[in-house]
Amino acid sequence: MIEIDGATKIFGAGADAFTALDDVTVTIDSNEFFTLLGPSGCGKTTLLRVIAGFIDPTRGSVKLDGQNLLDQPPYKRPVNTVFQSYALFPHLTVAQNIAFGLEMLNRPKAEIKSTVEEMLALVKMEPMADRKTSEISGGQQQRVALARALAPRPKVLLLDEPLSALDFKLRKEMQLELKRLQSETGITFIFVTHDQEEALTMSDRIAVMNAGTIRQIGGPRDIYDHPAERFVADFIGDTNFIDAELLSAEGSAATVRLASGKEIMARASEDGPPAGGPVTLAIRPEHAKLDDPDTALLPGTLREVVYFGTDTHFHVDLEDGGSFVLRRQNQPDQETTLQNGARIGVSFPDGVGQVLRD
Ligand SMILES: Nc1ncnc2c1ncn2[C@@H]1O[C@H](COP(=O)(O)OP(=O)(O)OP(=O)(O)O)[C@@H](O)[C@H]1O
Repeated sequence: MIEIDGATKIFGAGADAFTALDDVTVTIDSNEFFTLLGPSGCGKTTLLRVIAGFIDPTRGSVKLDGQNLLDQPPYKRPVNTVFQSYALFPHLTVAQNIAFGLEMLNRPKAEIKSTVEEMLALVKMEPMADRKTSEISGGQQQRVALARALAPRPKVLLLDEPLSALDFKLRKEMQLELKRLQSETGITFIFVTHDQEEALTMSDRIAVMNAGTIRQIGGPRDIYDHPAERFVADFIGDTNFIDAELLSAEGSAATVRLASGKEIMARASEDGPPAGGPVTLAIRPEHAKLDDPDTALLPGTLREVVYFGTDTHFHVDLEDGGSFVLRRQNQPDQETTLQNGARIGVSFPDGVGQVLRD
């Protein structure tokens, strides 16, 4: 278990001081696939480098299984890193690359041999053991980099955008592969990405970061269905933002009144806004449906219908002045006969709207 408490990193000093990490507190469980997700420059790599020991935090503590990590040099920490660039030795073979870290640790020869064989099997690279890493593909290099980092059996593996150099198809394959490696080895993975889909498909939990801070931590469904604030809702997937009035909020159960005057149940976070004022409600496009404008929660006019193959997007201008994009999965026997300009309504069930913190 990794406990990071109040981690802060300020680069430079005086007028040039820049806060790359701002009071980050998070606990990552052992055997967890944990992802740091956020836009470029939000501090993801800085947090990884603090855990690895490549940089010292300005303030804060990092513990692994209760032991202070910060007083140990990087090579003594039971933590390994897979870099975006792989950083393999091109003149060494696949097997020699995997053995390298173990040799540095002075492990016995027989142990190195058996571990290398085990790692080659784990990443399915046995047939290429004797090839130089300059003579294998990018996807294969990625596997070798993983095998090399896993070989000393670290407690924690840090992965800094390891899939970004791969093409789309290979990236999809490696996403599944990484997930398999994590569950087969039982090692805690801390994975950095700015790709929301990658984060949603692979992670047990995700920390969404912005400007050096963690904005929300939760499982993929939690983060996607119940974003706590506008930044998270906007960064992950597509969202409709609807003005509403918060009538009541108790725990996570809220009641809101929409511009149409209709009332509906919604979700709110514990630290959400107080009842009685205006709030923003976030609703995912696929959580709403087209409805009779006379009874719908949000009546409006159909502006545009866009066909996407797997689904169709309906752009609706709402009567209260806002707009809404609704997404419906296509069926073979269902074609849209609605004309642009038609009067139409948008409705969504109780509980799918999320009252945002800001
Ligand atoms: N050594 C340094 N000196 C000064 N500023 C730095 C240093 N290292 C990082 N920064 C700044 O800290 C901020 C966070 O950087 P970091 O590399 O952690 O971002 P990131 O979220 O990993 O971004 P990316 O996805 O682009 O890799 C950036 O604005 C960066 O310019």
